[in-house]
Amino acid sequence: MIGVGLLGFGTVGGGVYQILKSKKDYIKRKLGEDIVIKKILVTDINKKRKYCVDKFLLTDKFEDIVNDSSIHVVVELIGGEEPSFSYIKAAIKNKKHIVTANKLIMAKHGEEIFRLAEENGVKIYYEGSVGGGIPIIKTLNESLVANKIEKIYGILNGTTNYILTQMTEKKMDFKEALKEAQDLGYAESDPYFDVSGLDSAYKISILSSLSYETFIDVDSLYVEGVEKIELEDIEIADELGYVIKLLAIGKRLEDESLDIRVHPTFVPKNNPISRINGVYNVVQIHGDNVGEIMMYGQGAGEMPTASAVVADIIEVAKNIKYNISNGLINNLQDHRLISIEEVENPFYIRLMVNDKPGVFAKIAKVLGDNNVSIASVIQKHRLTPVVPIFLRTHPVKEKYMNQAADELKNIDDVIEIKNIIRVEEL
Ligand SMILES: NC(=O)C1=CN([C@@H]2O[C@H](COP(=O)(O)OP(=O)(O)OC[C@H]3O[C@@H](n4cnc5c(N)ncnc54)[C@H](OP(=O)(O)O)[C@@H]3O)[C@@H](O)[C@H]2O)C=CC1
Ligand SMILES: N[C@@H](CC=O)C(=O)O
Ligand code: NA
Repeated sequence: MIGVGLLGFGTVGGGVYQILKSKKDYIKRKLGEDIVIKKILVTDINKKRKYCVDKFLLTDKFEDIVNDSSIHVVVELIGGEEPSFSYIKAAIKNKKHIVTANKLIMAKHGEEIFRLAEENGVKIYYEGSVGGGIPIIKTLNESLVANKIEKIYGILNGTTNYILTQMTEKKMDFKEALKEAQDLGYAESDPYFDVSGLDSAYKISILSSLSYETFIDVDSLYVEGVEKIELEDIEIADELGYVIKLLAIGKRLEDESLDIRVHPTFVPKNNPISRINGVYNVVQIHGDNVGEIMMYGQGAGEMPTASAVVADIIEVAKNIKYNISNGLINNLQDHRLISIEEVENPFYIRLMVNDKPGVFAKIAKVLGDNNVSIASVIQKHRLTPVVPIFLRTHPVKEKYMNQAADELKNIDDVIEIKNIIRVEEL
């Protein structure tokens, strides 16, 4: 019998409980062993819950789990940094294997957790932390292990993809779409992590660590969220043949430095990523042997995420007798992380300007003086003194675009730079 202690009984914890209960016999047949939830940690034992659970299983004391010798696996599904990080460390020190869906902890503290786990002879599984039900961690660790990964990128946050899809397809307001994503259980308990791009940054940091055999300092990544995206950006993107997606990108450059970033991006409509909608996530990987691989599935939500967590619990159960290393920390590689200033992309710029003769010439001069070459311009005819101008540039280094943006702000007739969005030539 494999004893499980569940930390958290919310969206994902509830799904894990339900799968382990409803598939009990099936799992026993496949594994030859029972998996039994011994205790569930919550904040409020008396709270009304989606799944009916025996009261004796619930506790609000972590000690009831960490000190229970019949618990072999601690499954952390609380989220956030603390107390989850302390609980994971304490559980490892008490020789418990860990399954978690906590990307913040794996991205920020993965190195410490892996070392501690190695010292204590336990294993760490975290498939639910990236791409929800998409088996991406296992794919990188096992199926693609003979490949040199050159690029890994995609849509890694279900909440923001849901919001952008609702804004694109239903012209829904940002706040309304976010509320729906929260009601569906996709968002983090503090949705700031989703909309700010941080959740995607944690995830691309985890995937890049695995792909490039290093630990990434997530705080040094360039991260931009979707807060500034307005319906007008989405509409003009559509007109120009693009869809706006929040992309997380991890590239290995020729000199072995890494280009890792998260930001909203114009994706051409003929790229399959542009058609990944709603809560769906996608990960595209380029490996030297395998070529291109694309994995697609629900990146958030109760059952897809619980599917990954339960698979990890079964994996721990299967491996409990064997001494399998956690892999990553054995062969760390040195990589330089390039700054966003060095990245080259075409840009889309939306400006509000006074509709007067000579304004466009001033804008073109500023851009030209800063090495930014214009690829196309749209100005919509409006019977107002202030009108929007939409520009698309040729590829240019971010530092030149930033210099140009600073100077554009100083032109009297430029009222506001509404948005600057990178166009990714994937
Ligand atoms: N929701 C999703 O779609 C996905 C979530 N994840 C990750 O899974 C994890 C869990 O997310 P989710 O299920 O959505 O979160 P929820 O907010 O739905 O659930 C959190 C659970 O943790 C319990 N909890 C919160 N704080 C404490 C504490 N201090 N001590 C003890 N228990 C506590 C809560 O107790 P109580 O019930 O009493 O309030 C609740 O049961 C997070 O790391 C998240 O990033 C990963 C992929 C997808
Ligand atoms: N809040 C996250 C949940 C899964 O990681 C998301 O929306 O993708
Ligand atoms: Na996954």
